Amino acid sequence: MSLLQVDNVTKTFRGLRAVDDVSFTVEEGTILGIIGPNGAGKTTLFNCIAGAIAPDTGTVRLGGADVTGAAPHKVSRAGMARTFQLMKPFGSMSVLENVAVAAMAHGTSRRTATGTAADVVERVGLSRWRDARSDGLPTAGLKRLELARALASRPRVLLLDEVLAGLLPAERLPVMELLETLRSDDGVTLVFVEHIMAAVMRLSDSVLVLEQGRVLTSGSPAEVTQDPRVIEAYLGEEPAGAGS
Ligand SMILES: Nc1ncnc2c1ncn2[C@@H]1O[C@H](COP(=O)(O)OP(=O)(O)OP(=O)(O)O)[C@@H](O)[C@H]1O
Repeated sequence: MSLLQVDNVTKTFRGLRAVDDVSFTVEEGTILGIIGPNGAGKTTLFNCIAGAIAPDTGTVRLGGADVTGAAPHKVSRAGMARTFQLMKPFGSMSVLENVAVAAMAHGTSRRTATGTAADVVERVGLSRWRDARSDGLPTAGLKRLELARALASRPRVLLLDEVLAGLLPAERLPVMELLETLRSDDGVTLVFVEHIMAAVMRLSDSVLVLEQGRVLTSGSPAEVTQDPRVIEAYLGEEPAGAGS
C-alpha cells in the first residue's frame, strides 16, 4: 500500500480548474518532486492534500486512512506536515520557541515539546540561532526554521513548497543534503514542489509534471526532462527555473 494516495483530486476557483483530476501515489521512504510552470496548480494541490482547502472531488489517503478535506491539524496528527512558500514565524519569539509551539500543536506537554524542538533545531542546523529572535534570521535561516516547524510534529510525510527558493546557490546544497538525510536516516517520505531543476534531478525518485491543473506526465527525473511535452510546457519560460 502506498503511504500517500491521491485520487482524482479537482479544485475549481470560480470556473478555473486550478487542479484538474490529479492522481498519484507516493511510496514510503521515497521522494516525489512536483514541477510545472507558474500557475500550474502545485500549491493548490498541496493545499488540497494538507487540508488547507477541501478538494471539490477526489480523495486523499495517508497510510490508508481517508484524510480528504480534514482540517490541517487533523492531517498533521495523521502524520503529514507541510512548509509554506510564505514563511510566517512568530517574529518576537526565539527559534526554539517557534519550533516548540509547533511541537505543542499535538497536545504534547511543554517540556516534551521543548525537548523535541531542541532536537529538531539541531537537526536542521540552527543550533547557533536557537535563542535568537526569529525575525533576526537571514532567509536561509528562515527556510530552515520553516522546515524545523514542519518536522516538529515528527511527520511520516513532509510536503515542501519551494523550500530552496530565495536561497543562494551555495546555501541550497546543505538544505538538499538535509532533505536526503531526512529520508535516509529518519525514513521521512518527501513530496516537494520546486522550480530549481538541479534539485529536482538530484533529489527525486520520481517526478510529477503539472500543467494547467492536470498531470502532464510522470516518471523518473531523466524520463520527464527528456519528454517533449515537458520541454514544450516550459517553452517561453526559463527551463524549469534553471538556476533561479
Ligand atoms: N484562492 C484562490 N482563488 C482564486 N484563484 C486561485 C486561488 N488560488 C490559486 N488560484 C489560481 O489557481 C491557479 C493555480 O495556482 P497555484 O498557486 O496553485 O499554482 P502554482 O503552480 O503553485 O504556481 P506558482 O509556481 O506560481 O507558485 C492559478 O491560476 C491561480 O491564480
